[in-house]
Amino acid sequence: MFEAVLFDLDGTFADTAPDLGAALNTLLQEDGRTPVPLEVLRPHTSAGTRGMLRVGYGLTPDAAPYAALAQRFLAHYSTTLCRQTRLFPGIHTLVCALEARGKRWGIVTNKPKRFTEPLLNALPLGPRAACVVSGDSTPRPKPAPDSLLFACEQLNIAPASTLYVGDDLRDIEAGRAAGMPTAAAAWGYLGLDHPIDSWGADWIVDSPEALLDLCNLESC
Ligand SMILES: O=C(O)COP(=O)(O)O
Ligand SMILES: [Mg+2]
Repeated sequence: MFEAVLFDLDGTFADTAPDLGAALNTLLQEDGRTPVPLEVLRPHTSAGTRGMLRVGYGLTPDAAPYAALAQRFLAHYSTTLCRQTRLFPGIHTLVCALEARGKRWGIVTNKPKRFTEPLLNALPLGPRAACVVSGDSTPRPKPAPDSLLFACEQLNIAPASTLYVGDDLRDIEAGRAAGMPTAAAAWGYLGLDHPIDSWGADWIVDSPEALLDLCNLESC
């Protein structure tokens, strides 16, 4: 059994795609462009702003208009942050079961702190996280191991005893680089570039309930 569990945020702990998508569609409408349906946006959500601007405008961060668009996108997102965002089904049960066993849990995300903190404060359970590490809390975000190692330091638990759960290749790469056991969250956004069974995760789990079994926990 692990001593602690760390969760990625977007696409693993919470379904943030509707609010990210709404921010992108507001931007597209401002620019006289056609909105993109949520089902099309969803797999791109894993890459945050980069993913949204790639699908909405076909732009990569090296393109000249990217920086200004990213700033406008994030200004919209800051107003829609937690309108439709919800915990994924089963997360509540899983977290309660961890807490009932005295296990600590936390969040390690690439989302910038200025979005992570208000979002977690607005979501059920968010304020109970034992640690929260954002994309700008350490010099290098995931797939570097820094943010995960920083979380383990804060919890004072060895990486080898801490499970990291994430819905993107970079989460599993970061976990492996940190020396942590990893679980790939098949309920998340997953990205479009690499199939989940090629990520090298120790486990692929279909639902948070499946993690209950992996952690040998009873649901509560
Ligand atoms: O906002 C992002 O870039 C992705 O966030 P995540 O690491 O919680 O999936
Ligand atoms: Mg994610």
